[in-house]
Amino acid sequence: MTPYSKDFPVSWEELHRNARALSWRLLEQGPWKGIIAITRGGLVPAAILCREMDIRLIDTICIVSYGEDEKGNGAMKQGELNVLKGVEGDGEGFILIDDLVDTGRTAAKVREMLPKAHFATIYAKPAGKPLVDTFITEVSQDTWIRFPWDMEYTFSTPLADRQGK
Ligand SMILES: O=P(O)(O)OC[C@H]1O[C@H](OP(=O)(O)OP(=O)(O)O)[C@H](O)[C@@H]1O
Ligand SMILES: Nc1nc2[nH]cnc2c(=O)[nH]1
Ligand SMILES: [Mg+2]
Repeated sequence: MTPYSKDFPVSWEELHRNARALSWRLLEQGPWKGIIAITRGGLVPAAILCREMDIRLIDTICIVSYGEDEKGNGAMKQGELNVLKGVEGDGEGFILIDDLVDTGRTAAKVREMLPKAHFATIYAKPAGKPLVDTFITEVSQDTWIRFPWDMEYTFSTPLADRQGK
């Protein structure tokens, strides 16, 4: 059974605004040597941060954890963490960026790999929040965040029709 009962769709505009807010917060805490994006979710936030903060050194940690749940409705279920690519060093002076922290399992893994990096996310849920150094928006643990790259414009059924009126 999925632990997610709420849906939180995020538009490109909202994502961009939040990523810029995160850039402001991180700029105050610099200087930074570079940025490490946790793929794939960290890639778009990383692109926005790099542009705003004038960072040119960009690397990736490639890690896979969630797969489609059995209902096939776009909500996901976490499996084994699989690190496809790491980075050298302990992360000192680098920002580690991901789109969100949920259970904190991905965060715990990357923190173990790069203990001195500054871990930043746009969104944080309560279980993962203690593992993040800087984040912008908190959402409840039972919320599934839908990023703009996972959505498309489609017809929306009027609320009255949804209630069967
Ligand atoms: O805190 P956790 O419970 O570990 O979940 C957070 C991770 O889950 C998502 O990535 P996912 O593994 O789905 O892959 P993706 O970034 O390639 O979409 C998200 O981008 C985070 O990296
Ligand atoms: N898109 C998305 N991926 C996740 N991975 C873990 N939690 C979430 C979430 O709420 N939304
Ligand atoms: Mg991810």
